[in-house]
Amino acid sequence: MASVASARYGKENVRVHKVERDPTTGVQTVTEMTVCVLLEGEIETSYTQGDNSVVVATDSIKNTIYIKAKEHPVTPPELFASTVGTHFIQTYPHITTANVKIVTHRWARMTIDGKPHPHSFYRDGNETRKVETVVTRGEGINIRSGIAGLLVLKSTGSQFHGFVRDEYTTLPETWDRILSTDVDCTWSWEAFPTLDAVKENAPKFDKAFEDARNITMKTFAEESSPSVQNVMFKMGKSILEAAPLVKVVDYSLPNKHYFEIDLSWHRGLKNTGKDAEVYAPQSSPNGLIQVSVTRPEITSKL
Ligand SMILES: O=c1[nH]c(=O)c2[nH]c(=O)[nH]c2[nH]1
Repeated sequence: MASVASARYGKENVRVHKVERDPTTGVQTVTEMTVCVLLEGEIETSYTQGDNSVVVATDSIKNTIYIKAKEHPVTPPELFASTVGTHFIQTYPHITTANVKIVTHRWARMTIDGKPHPHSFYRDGNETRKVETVVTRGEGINIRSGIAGLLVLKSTGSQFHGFVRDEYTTLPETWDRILSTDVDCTWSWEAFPTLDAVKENAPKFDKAFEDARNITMKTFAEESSPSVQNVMFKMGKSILEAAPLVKVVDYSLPNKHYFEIDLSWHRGLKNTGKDAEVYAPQSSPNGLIQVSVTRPEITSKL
């Protein structure tokens, strides 16, 4: 005997590009995203009995994403994901949860002769804005927003010393090193009861994204950090202070090592410690440091 423990299905890698045109100014704005929608509900019989009467075809799911992109704003992505997810639970009574993920790709407006160009853009990096929305009938809308692929490096202003030294340790302590990481930062919002509540709060999503991005870069640049652990905690704390509706901030930061190269074997060339100039970037292995930063429990005064 076997039974379905859990199941979800849908369409992923749905690529959507929307052009919005302002007829008065002639300025056009583009949004490009990759969408994934996975549905859950009373769909077990499609797996166990071959009963397709409970299946909304993944092709129809893809069509729905295009139609919703035509009919509704696609920004902020938190709102578009909530719009799409709410559609599925409202339209199909046997669908109880819609999981909607959106990755928004960068198209930065070109500056030509010092002026923003009305309809030309360029890809200014691999960084993406990501949103994961879970819309569940009777439970509201849970949203996680984030930044991925923001590659940063500082050539000084990072230290790592005082760590455990024992018979497994070879790493020297350092008071000055290169620090580089590929930022993956996610912030989770308090649950929204309805799509209208998401709409009312829509401006907060773009603000939180800009704040999180600026805080991440400013803290990285300005903190003379004793470790990745300490700098990422400071980033998370500042994001919680900037976004009152955010309840948890998660960071996952690879420590992309740059090794000094000892060149003293060549005519006594000095290239270590304070003389280090030429480094060997390491592709693997890398450190991986993660944290979830939350607000302290509010203790009851009763
Ligand atoms: O910031 C760091 N944290 C660590 O935990 C660690 N471990 C290590 O080898 N280098 C570093 N750097």
